[in-house]
Amino acid sequence: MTVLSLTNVTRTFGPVVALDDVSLSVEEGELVGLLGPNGAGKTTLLSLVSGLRRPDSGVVRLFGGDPRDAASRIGLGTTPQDTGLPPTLTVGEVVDLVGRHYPAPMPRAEVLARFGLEDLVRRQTGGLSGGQRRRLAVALALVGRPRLVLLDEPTTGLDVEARHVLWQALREYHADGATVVLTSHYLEEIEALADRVVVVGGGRVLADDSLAAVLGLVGLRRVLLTVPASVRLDGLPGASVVQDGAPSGDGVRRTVLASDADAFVRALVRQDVPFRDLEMRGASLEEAFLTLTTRDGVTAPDQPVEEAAR
Ligand SMILES: Nc1ncnc2c1ncn2[C@@H]1O[C@H](COP(=O)(O)OP(=O)(O)OP(=O)(O)O)[C@@H](O)[C@H]1O
Repeated sequence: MTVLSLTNVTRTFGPVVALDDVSLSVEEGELVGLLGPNGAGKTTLLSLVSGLRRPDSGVVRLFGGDPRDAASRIGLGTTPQDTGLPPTLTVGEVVDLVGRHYPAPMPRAEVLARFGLEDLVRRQTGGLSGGQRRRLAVALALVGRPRLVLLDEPTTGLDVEARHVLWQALREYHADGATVVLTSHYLEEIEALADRVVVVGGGRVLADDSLAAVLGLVGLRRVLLTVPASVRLDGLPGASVVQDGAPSGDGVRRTVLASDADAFVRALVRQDVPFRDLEMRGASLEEAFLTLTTRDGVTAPDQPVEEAAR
């Protein structure tokens, strides 16, 4: 059964095209990661699916209906990026309060245990740390046992341990049969959770495939080398993107993003390219996005992702 779908959806904010002719569907039981840099359109996509916004054109469906109808949203649990919690209520009280809106909520003890929140049950939410607040917000998205959970950057600001608690809770909830869609900047998070990965950039779907296939796409190496300014590297096997750096002595320092670094280096040697000072590193996620966006003829996002891929 198709849980959510977008068909040729475009959404703009003034001159900004946040989503550009996006088509995507998610089937029951999938765990899908939406991966993309800042401003890619991930939050906009989730806001359309959860009925908070309307598309300019195209069709959005949630459980077969219009997400702007309350009836379609029964069965949906969401956590926005920013969560407002009543500051004077305790963690336990908020869990109970939210649970009362649902016919068969998770018992308070189960919610607290799944998310490692037992010790905080009597703490007022106003006194929680940013990370604890985040964990509670995700827990609240699951209180009503939704069939579909949409999570916008669920672990931003969490330390490693809290992040792992949350991942485990989401995995278990998915294993119980739920469909989960989450956005993230972190390749590591998507790797830990998702079976299917949708890479979004510049408002477009750049890749939609199994985790293994997308990891292959972003499994780039960054090769740095100095060559005479007259030597071109872009046609060589394995080289995806070539960036020119500063002049260095009698040559120029170039960075090559290589999908197959071994093939690239073999070609350098075979073709007698007079290179020196060769260095090789893992490429960052930002660089991986750059190759995807360049290849598809889309302008790369202007706000880069800062974190290294792995
Ligand atoms: N309410 C709004 N008004 C104006 N522009 C907006 C609005 N919401 C989003 N945008 C713009 O639309 C584009 C997509 O934004 P969106 O928040 O969907 O990206 P994102 O992938 O979720 O980014 P992030 O990872 O930073 O949350 C951005 O250029 C953003 O500035």
